[in-house]
Amino acid sequence: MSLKCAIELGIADIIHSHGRAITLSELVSALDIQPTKTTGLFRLMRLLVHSGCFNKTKVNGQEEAYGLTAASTLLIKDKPYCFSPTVSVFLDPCFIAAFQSLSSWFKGTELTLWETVHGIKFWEFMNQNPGINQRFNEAMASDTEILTSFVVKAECKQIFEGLGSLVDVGGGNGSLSRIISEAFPGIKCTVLDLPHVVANLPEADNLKYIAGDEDGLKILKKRREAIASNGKRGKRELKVNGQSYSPTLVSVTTK
Ligand SMILES: C[S@@+](CC[C@H](N)C(=O)[O-])C[C@H]1O[C@@H](n2cnc3c(N)ncnc32)[C@H](O)[C@@H]1O
Repeated sequence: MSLKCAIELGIADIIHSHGRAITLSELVSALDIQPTKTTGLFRLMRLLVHSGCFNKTKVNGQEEAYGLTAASTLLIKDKPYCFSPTVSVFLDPCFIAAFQSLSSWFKGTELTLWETVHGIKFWEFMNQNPGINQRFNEAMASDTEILTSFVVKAECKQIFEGLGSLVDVGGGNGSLSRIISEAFPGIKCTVLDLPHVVANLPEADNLKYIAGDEDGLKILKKRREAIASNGKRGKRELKVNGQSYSPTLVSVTTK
């Protein structure tokens, strides 16, 4: 909850814009909060320093000031790698509420804790709640972008060399495939996800989206068949919603 509070207040952004470690009084003023909350802010920062989110140094010889650590650098909003969407969505009340009902889940018959608490399956809940759905997809994307950029740009690059196409099953808003499609313009990338996830996403010449559900299972089955009968790079033509995907089919899942 302290981390959620720090993200909502934008403390990492404030320290980043400040350009150097910030004192408690400077932070109170930058946050534009009541001076009566200074002690509360001091306690919040003490906890976040203790957990490694910020560090504490001395400025002007004696005054204590808070600086960024490697962890809080990932909370800065205008940086390429920002983890804030992931942290804040998983600390949203609809996720946190689930943990109040663990005992009910054990005693009940529902398969998942989510169904015990919200009465419907997780993906159906996302379908019915566009706001949290968008935040969840952005959270998945922020997490994926951090990892994928390293995979695509660094030593793992050779994994993708020589591929003609790939299908990212359950690919969310396509952050993984977008990075791959930009790094390898010769690879035809297709993202398959639920209709409410892929609706209205911008496509590119080598990046397409398929709104699917049961089709996802068909893709996986056909991919297995293609790979089983043709080796690792299946040459069998694959049709989904009347569209052909060939010749190379590789399914990449990130989570
Ligand atoms: C954990 S998320 C992973 C997202 C994505 N791989 C990424 O890294 O950003 C799982 C994804 O599976 C999708 N999904 C769940 N059930 C599905 C189904 N039956 N058919 C297609 N996609 C599905 C969800 O909408 C969600 O985007």
